[in-house]
Amino acid sequence: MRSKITVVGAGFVGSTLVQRLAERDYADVVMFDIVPNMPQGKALDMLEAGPVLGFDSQVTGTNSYEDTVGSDIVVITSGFPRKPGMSRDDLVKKNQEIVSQVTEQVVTYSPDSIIIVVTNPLDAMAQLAHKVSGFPRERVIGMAGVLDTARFRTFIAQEVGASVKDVQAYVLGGHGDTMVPLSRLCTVAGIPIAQLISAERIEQIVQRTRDGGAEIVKLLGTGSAYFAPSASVLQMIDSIILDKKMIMPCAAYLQGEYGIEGLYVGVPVKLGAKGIEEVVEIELTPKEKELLQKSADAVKELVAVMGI
Ligand SMILES: NC(=O)C1=CN([C@@H]2O[C@H](COP(=O)(O)OP(=O)(O)OC[C@H]3O[C@@H](n4cnc5c(N)ncnc54)[C@H](O)[C@@H]3O)[C@@H](O)[C@H]2O)C=CC1
Ligand SMILES: O=C([O-])CC(=O)C(=O)O
Repeated sequence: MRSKITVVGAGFVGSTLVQRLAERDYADVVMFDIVPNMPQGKALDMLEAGPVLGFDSQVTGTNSYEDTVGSDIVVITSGFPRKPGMSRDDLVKKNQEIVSQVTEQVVTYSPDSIIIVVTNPLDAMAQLAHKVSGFPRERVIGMAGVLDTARFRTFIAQEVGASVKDVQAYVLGGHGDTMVPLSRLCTVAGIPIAQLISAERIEQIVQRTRDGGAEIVKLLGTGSAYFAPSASVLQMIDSIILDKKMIMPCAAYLQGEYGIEGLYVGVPVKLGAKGIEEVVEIELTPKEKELLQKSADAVKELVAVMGI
């Protein structure tokens, strides 16, 4: 039987993700939104691309959770995006209510699913979905690190004129101003970037990466990024559905790893059919540890604001 994937929120991130998933042709996809008719319209439009692109995935749009029943994976993209001048953290109260309600429905209709949280502020919303669902940490994962790392890789590839495929990197920590791009471990075809780029330029690229979301928000004027975010969720789903066991940075509930306890923070994890199959611990320098701890402290403060 085909896998079933539900995407909650048929906005920019959600609908772009559903399109990418349909074209993968490995699962049937349900797109849920509270706006009447809109997910149905977008789903039908995507379905009608099937004969042209050659996919047989069923794409269903709905306003009823009953259609999501028995999903293997549920992606939560429902919630407000930020506007220019706002930080992701400013969304916490409004999106807490939405993510909380949605998670309750996911538990009712897809109790064995793996939840991937996308709504911002990401780490806090992942913490919330984990708490509300009561699912084990293996099955509640936040998407941020793949996106932040993709931005870092893009800028490094541009800088040295290399293929993005040759650039390896990790961005750890929370999905906010305190994120930790690990430039020490960034390589181009195995060559450390310190041998290719000046320290000053690396620092500028690190800062551009930290500001990567805001750069797009400023350019768009009305919402936030969705092409690279949806591609990033897709890579996580590929690894789960195809049991590829790829290692990538995701927000995961830490239980002592990296010296952090009881908190969602971006770290490298192995993703397979069971969800998070391993939290991978990279040996960090004292400075990197300090930055990761600072980032975790920022997430902790936001979790406290939610009162959970
Ligand atoms: N984790 C990450 O790296 C990223 C996170 N985001 C976040 O993803 C979220 C969605 O972004 P966009 O798709 O651009 O926003 P959008 O405004 O285009 O779409 C959000 C959708 O959620 C729906 N919605 C609202 N309440 C709902 C509910 N209770 N149940 C179901 N659907 C509901 C809205 O009707 C809307 O269609 C935002 O919070 C944004 O900040 C965006 C990009 C990257
Ligand atoms: O910047 C935003 O608000 C959306 C997001 O998380 C990103 O693009 O990294």
